[in-house]
Amino acid sequence: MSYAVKEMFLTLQGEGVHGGRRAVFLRFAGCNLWTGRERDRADAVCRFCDTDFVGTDGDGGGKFATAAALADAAQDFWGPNRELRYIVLTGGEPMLQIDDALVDALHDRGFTIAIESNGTLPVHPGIDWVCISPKAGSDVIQQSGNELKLVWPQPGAGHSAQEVDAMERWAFDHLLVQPLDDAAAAANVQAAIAFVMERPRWRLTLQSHKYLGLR
Ligand SMILES: C[S@@+](CC[C@H](N)C(=O)[O-])C[C@H]1O[C@@H](n2cnc3c(N)ncnc32)[C@H](O)[C@@H]1O
Ligand SMILES: Nc1nc2[nH]cc(C(=O)O)c2c(=O)[nH]1
Ligand code: SF4
Ligand SMILES: [Mg+2]
Repeated sequence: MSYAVKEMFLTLQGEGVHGGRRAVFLRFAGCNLWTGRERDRADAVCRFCDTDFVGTDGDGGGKFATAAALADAAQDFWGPNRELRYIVLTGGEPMLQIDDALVDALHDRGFTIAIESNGTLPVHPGIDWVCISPKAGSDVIQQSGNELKLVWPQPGAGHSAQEVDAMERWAFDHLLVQPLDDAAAAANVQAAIAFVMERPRWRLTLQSHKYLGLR
């Protein structure tokens, strides 16, 4: 199968438990919860997305005919040192495109593979670090992994207290709250802090790349 990639770049993971870690980001084109077109945003399941994932025209993006070609391109972004190679597969929704061939090709090149997924599709079992970020109104079927990263608050009704209680019974090693980045970002940070104060199992995570001027 071929792969549609919006962009690829080397940066620091800005979010979550691996925040601050050197990482290649591979951003797939396309998502199942929003078309990516502004005119569809208000009617989408996920309405707060901060990312352009439409098309294959970004830096390092393109259509890759084989898993080997895509994994070679990722390796070029990392550089020749094999030590602690780390790649984050994101999007868009990466599970629309990840397959056995890509997981194997990245592992063959020494990468530890992380994913950022909305959890509406089963995550490939070969992935080494699973981060799921649930979206209110969607059906999260991937209820296990390494970190659950809840954007808070979400527009509209958001998640109910009962839904958050249910998330606490899912099988994740780490529970994280990430403030919604929109026009009310400062108030959202306060809401996320209040959330953690009410629910001590959760920790605050910030999108540090946005403060640091990184991609
Ligand atoms: C762009 S998404 C791509 C991966 C996948 N589709 C998902 O939603 O998890 C990457 C991460 O950014 C988060 N995110 C998207 N828009 C955001 C915003 N406006 N504020 C805070 N986090 C946001 C998502 O919840 C997710 O954790
Ligand atoms: N630096 C950096 N860290 C990130 N962590 C998750 C991101 C994403 O868009 O999936 C992201 C991103 O876009 N940039
Ligand atoms: S699910 Fe992820 S990529 Fe899709 S619209 Fe929402 S935040 Fe963006
Ligand atoms: Mg991002």
